Amino acid sequence: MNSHKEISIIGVPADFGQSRRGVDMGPSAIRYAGVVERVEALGHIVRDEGDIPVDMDAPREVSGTNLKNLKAVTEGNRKLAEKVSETVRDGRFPLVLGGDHSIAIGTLAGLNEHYSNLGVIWYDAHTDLNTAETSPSGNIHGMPLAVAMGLGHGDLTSIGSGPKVKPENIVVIGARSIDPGERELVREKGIRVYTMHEIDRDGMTAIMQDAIRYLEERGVDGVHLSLDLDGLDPLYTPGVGTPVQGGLSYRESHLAMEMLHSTGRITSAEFVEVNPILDERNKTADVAVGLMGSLFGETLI
Ligand SMILES: NC(=[NH2+])NCCC[C@H](N)C(=O)O
Ligand SMILES: [Mn+2]
Ligand SMILES: [Mn+2]
Repeated sequence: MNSHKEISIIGVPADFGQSRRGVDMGPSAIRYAGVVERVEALGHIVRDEGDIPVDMDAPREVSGTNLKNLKAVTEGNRKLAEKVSETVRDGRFPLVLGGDHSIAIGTLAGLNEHYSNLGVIWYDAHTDLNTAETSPSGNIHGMPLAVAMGLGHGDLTSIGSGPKVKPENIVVIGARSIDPGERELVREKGIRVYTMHEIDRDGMTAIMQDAIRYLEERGVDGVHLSLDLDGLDPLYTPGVGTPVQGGLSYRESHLAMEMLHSTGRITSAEFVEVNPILDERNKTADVAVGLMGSLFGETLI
């Protein structure tokens, strides 16, 4: 077994970035599925830091805004950014457990304190590139990647300092539900998006090789993996709030994680959108933990 890491698990029990309750229980479900034991068994030193304090009683804005629960999302992300930054400063690998995908705003803000040319792999059915102007839902979990590029509401973009990720350092894998405004932004900014079309056509091996080579050519000083469990087909991960048919398979996803592991370049990760209320016997959390196993070096023999 190669290079052991000191890993900090950071739970973010937040569901304000979307409208279906239950995703705040994601961190519990993932812990219950055995994340600590699974990663420790690979020889890493794992510290469960517990959960970021999230005010679940904060009032919810049901309608009348295209940035639902902006205040609660902003507050939670400020705390998360601080925790992630501290973790990296201490030389530890942040493994963030969501929570809905809006928490990537805080994760990336925290990472930004330590990386000047961060690469991001966004494993997702969606591109999460909306702003209040383009969002069809007003759900902030559909916006974090735009926010990280410095686009969107000032309360969100001002968490941490400046833009967090350059558009040319982003790779999206598994996209199959893209809103018109997102498509425009992908084209305008030249964001590297591997949709299901390219993955079906070329196969996951070629796609991952290409994605990894692309980021290496950009000279990134770290690579963050942001994995939305809805990137996989709902057949494997039914416990998500915005499932989209025709997704990545269980095998393709393990292969992707194994290939990322073998690069030795992943410096942080987050697994988001696990909603135990929508799940079947904690299946989605189990898959998440299995993928973490592959990401951290599990092999069959
Ligand atoms: N992280 C996610 N699951 N995002 C889903 C976003 C869905 C849709 N594009 C929206 O903006 O509302
Ligand atoms: Mn998604
Ligand atoms: Mn997402």
